[in-house]
Amino acid sequence: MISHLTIAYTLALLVLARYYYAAQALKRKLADIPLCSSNGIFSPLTDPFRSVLNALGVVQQGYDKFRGSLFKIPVLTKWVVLITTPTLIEDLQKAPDDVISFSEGVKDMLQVDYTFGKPFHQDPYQVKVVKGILTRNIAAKFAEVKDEISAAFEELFPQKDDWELMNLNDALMPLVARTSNRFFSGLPLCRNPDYLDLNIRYTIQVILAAYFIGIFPTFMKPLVGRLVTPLPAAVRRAKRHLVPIIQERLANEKRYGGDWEERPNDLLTWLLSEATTDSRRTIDDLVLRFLTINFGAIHTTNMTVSAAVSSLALHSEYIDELRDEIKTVVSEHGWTKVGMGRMRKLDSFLKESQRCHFNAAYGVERKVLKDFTFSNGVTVPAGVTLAVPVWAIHHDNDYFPDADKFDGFRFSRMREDPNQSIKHQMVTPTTDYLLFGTGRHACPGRFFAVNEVKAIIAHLLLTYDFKLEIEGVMPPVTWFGSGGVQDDKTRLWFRRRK
Ligand code: HEM
Repeated sequence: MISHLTIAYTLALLVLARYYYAAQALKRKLADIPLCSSNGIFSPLTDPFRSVLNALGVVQQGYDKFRGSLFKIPVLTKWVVLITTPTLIEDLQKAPDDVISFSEGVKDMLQVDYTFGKPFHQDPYQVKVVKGILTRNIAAKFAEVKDEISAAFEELFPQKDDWELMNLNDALMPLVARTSNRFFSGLPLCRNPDYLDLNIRYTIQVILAAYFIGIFPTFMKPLVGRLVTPLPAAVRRAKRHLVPIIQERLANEKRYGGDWEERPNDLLTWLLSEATTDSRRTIDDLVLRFLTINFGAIHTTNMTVSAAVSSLALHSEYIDELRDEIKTVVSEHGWTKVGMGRMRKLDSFLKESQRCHFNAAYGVERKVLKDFTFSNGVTVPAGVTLAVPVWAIHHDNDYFPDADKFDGFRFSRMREDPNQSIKHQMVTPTTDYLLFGTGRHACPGRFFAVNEVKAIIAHLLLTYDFKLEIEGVMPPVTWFGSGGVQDDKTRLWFRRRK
């Protein structure tokens, strides 16, 4: 009589064997792509972890050695193939989604089925909302955004002209979360501490859970995912805030039709304008869209603002000229979207700050669904992840002369040529400037993000003096896999200007 235990062991062995042979088959297909390895006896065992613990070093080593083509690195349970030239990046941009897939790349990277739920992956209509109606409303809602920035600074930053040493993250994260949610949802929700805390934490929980689930082979993910998913708790907490608002809005739509005089101009209205199917109009689904848009918006913007503040404190020689530009523009155009567009030196400084301090060893992750041949003749097999070595490209002298030097006005000088003006704006993704990714999946929220970051930094410059805790030293970065964040213990001195 065969026991249940024997059957379970046999099944587990069969699944493991299938997993092993699939991995070996993929490895054979990748044989022609050079490997960036530490070349030690134990490299096959240690390299998959080295790529996590020292992603920046590993990818830079590969870029220095194989620049001009492609190379591969093992990352935990998968292969990542890095593409290193503008032409190869253009090949990737042109490939159809059913051959090289953004959404399957995100699904792998964020373990989407367990962290965001299936609707996010199967029906990502929020991208269309962000790209379209949300972006078209930046100008209309800019006064509200600026009002929130002023109010948040009053509450979170010193009001006296004595120097105060402050934790940068503790002040900026709520400021960014409030400002973004003033734009998305307005008052009073944008100031609700529990709602802000939920959205700030959920991002971190998703990233931690995704890393953890990512360690396990595919067949174990459903089990592990169910155990560690932060989604049900986040949805329950978000519902406490959003259900009354959603129910009232749906009731009003039923009563007055799709458009009525006092209908709020906010994210819920924008989502509903695209929510054309019953499944999109359920409370659970709408709540999920609020969570995912906040996920995309808050931490990314906070990291950009933090790096900008530290860069300004390190390169304080730029501050007077930036203040002059901001004062002139505000006196002519007020605090408006048009005004933000005119702040070219500020735009350049922020772009340079991200070129130098955007902590991504690699980004633009895409999953190959069908074997794909690049224009240089190299074929990548279905199943691998493609990525671009962002840090190495941002620091390449061929694209940015004197790349290791911080040159705050490098892009505003380039924009003096009218033909180059659009190309060198912060908001324009190119094959050598990858803050917002690249191609048709480049960040759709970037227009709002750049305007928001500019308004925050412009307000800060006009209202506060600030300096680094240790003069001349950029705050350290904590790396976590392929990405890094400025140390959350970073402190700066601030005082209100007289
Ligand atoms: C400075 C702030 C931001 C940065 C650095 C940033 C960066 C990015 C990057 C790198 C991507 C992936 C692009 C690619 O792989 O090609 C992305 C995608 C995305 N971002 Fe942003 N983002 C920011 C702000 C925002 C904001 C404010 C929103 C929403 C209002 C947003 C919504 C999204 C969405 C929905 C996607 C997915 C696009 C798709 O599915 O095609 N982001 N972002």
